[in-house]
Amino acid sequence: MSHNDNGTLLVTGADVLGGGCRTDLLVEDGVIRQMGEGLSAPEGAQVVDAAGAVLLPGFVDPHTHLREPGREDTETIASGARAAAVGGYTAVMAMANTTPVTDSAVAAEWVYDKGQQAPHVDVFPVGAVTKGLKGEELAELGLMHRSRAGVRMFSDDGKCVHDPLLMRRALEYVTDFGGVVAQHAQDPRLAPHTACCHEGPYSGRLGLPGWPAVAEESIIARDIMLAKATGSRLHVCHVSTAGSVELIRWGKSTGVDVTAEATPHHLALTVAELEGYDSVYKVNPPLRAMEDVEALRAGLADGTIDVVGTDHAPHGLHDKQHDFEIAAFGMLGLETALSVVSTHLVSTGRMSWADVAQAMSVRPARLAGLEGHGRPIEVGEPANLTLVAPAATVTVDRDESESRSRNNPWHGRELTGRVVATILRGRPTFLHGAVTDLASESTVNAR
Ligand SMILES: NC(=O)N[C@@H](CC(=O)O)C(=O)O
Ligand SMILES: [Zn+2]
Ligand SMILES: [Zn+2]
Repeated sequence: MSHNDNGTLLVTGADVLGGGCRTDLLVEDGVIRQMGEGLSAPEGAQVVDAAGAVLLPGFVDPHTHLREPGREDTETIASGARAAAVGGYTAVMAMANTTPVTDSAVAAEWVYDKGQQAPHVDVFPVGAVTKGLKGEELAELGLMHRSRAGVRMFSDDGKCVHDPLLMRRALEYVTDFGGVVAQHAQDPRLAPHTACCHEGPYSGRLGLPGWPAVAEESIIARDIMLAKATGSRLHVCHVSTAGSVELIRWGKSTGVDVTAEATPHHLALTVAELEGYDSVYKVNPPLRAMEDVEALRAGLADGTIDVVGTDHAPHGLHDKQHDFEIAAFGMLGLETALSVVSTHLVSTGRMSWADVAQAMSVRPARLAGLEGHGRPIEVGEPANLTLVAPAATVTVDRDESESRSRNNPWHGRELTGRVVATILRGRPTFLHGAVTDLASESTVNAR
């Protein structure tokens, strides 16, 4: 590999979307300039050998928690950006449940500007739906949209927008500028904050407060009706039950503009993990039964579930190392998402790499209104790319992480398929097993 002095990159022998055809790509000024066999490297070009690797559009995470401002001890925008690069991401949507909450134009611009200084991934703020996530009055939705941050995705994630009138108003409001409301579907009466275990045989036997499926499903059903009544776009975060998948399938079949997301952990892990009371498995919504996991896999494979969102939720040891019932909700996800999807959906033949490109790049970019990401791999397109080694196995080690937190539920597990390189506008952000040293001033978030 030669040094990247002139911003020119040659990727050789890549299998685009796993279709089986090998091609070289020449990238200049962040844009794919040539594709074909046997391209030669111009003087001074950096060469990335992609033999054996599948080339995908750079991943877009519609659901990341970066904890800055407020909890920089657990993650910063910069550390989360590095973790994103390891995971093959070129853009992430930063959830609004920070301290202070991203509920104003000033706060959104602050996150956006900080994101610009993080060279490893493009960071875009999600705006809160309600002030302070309190669920009482709408946040500055229009001002956040018209700000430099150009917010188009709004969510009170961590909390459910429970008041149906507020939800209706939010849906109506964002429609004017093509925005979307992303709901954390949890009825706070049916599943209060103490609820922490999928309600069923396990919650009874383990003696943990139950979080019933209907607390999610009743909100999704209501929100689909509201989206229908308002003609607005609804996105459902971290869908976790078979019944929710059915509701979304029905909503789509009646023409409602609803999209849905599944997390890697809900696609792979079940409530049985709670047997040992290890708080690393405490997450909202909770890990469910195998039939729910199966329904999510089927839903993702048939497009009912549109996107994979990591819900990367870093927490410090002091927030996690408690009895299960009082530990914080959430688990890491950025660095391992592709490997989990590869192991449970690609290796098993349920999804192709082209399907993965849709679920992890194309559709999340469309959902978030990002035009420079999730693009086809073609001449003239921005070079936001991810290289995956489909057969490589990885044993996850929580201490080998760019995240500031260690709440990694995949620790010690062997997964098949891994990201080997991530390229953001022609510059490798992750290569040869390491995050690249990049000067911060040379990036500009490109929506
Ligand atoms: N998923 C979680 O369990 N926790 C998230 C909030 C959320 O996504 O609801 C967090 O911010 O920690
Ligand atoms: Zn949530
Ligand atoms: Zn979340």
